[in-house]
Amino acid sequence: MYGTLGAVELRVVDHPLVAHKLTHLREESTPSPTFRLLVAELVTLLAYEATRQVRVAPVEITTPVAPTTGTKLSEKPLAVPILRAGLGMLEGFTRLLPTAEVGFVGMARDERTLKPTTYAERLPHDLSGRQCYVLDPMLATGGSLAGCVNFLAERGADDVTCICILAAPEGIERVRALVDEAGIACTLVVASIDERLNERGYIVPGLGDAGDRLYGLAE
Ligand SMILES: O=P(O)(O)OC[C@H]1O[C@H](OP(=O)(O)OP(=O)(O)O)[C@H](O)[C@@H]1O
Ligand SMILES: O=c1cc[nH]c(=O)[nH]1
Ligand SMILES: [Mg+2]
Repeated sequence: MYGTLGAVELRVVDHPLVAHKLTHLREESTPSPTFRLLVAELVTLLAYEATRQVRVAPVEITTPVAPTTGTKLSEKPLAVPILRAGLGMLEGFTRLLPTAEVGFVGMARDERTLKPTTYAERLPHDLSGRQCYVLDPMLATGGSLAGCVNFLAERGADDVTCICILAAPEGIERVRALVDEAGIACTLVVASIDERLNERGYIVPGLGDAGDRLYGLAE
């Protein structure tokens, strides 16, 4: 495990490709098929940063030329997309870590209270010792992400990395408070920290409702 228990290590990925793809993602004229492609590409770029500390171990192999010592992943990381919008990030993540296992949490926030309701959950019961990677494109009030991280901590996870495309300062603070309370190690990898939340809890300038832009307008 790495990182300090009870603290959030925040990494904002600063790369021209990330900036370019994020700009296209934000444009309201970008249609869902392109939006989906861009989310997958951005996640792969962010996951490269987010998996810097993924656990590996030495292994003896033989090349066509000679035996040598190599390095391989020493366990199966657990990806946890937060449905719906987090599902749009799964393919980009598993492309980089094809051996990752996947757990699911479905959360929808009430548009009036901004409180998240959990409507689906398929997670291993015991997460002790597992490296978990939570996927959600948006960190707004932090209610959804904090709720999900708490789910994982309750199952014994103590090494959680969250990959979000956009984060509001309010949401980062909410996650910091949860992580401090849960006493776990948490890394937060984002493409951008945006300005603020508006009165409806949307990130400004943001990109709109990620789930709607990925999958079409909500019912
Ligand atoms: O930080 P918060 O204030 O909790 O907001 C962030 C959440 O809001 C959106 O989900 P939404 O509830 O709209 O459901 P969806 O993913 O199905 O669109 C987004 O996908 C995040 O999960
Ligand atoms: O801007 C926002 C805030 C919450 N959820 C979204 O999908 N977008
Ligand atoms: Mg969501």
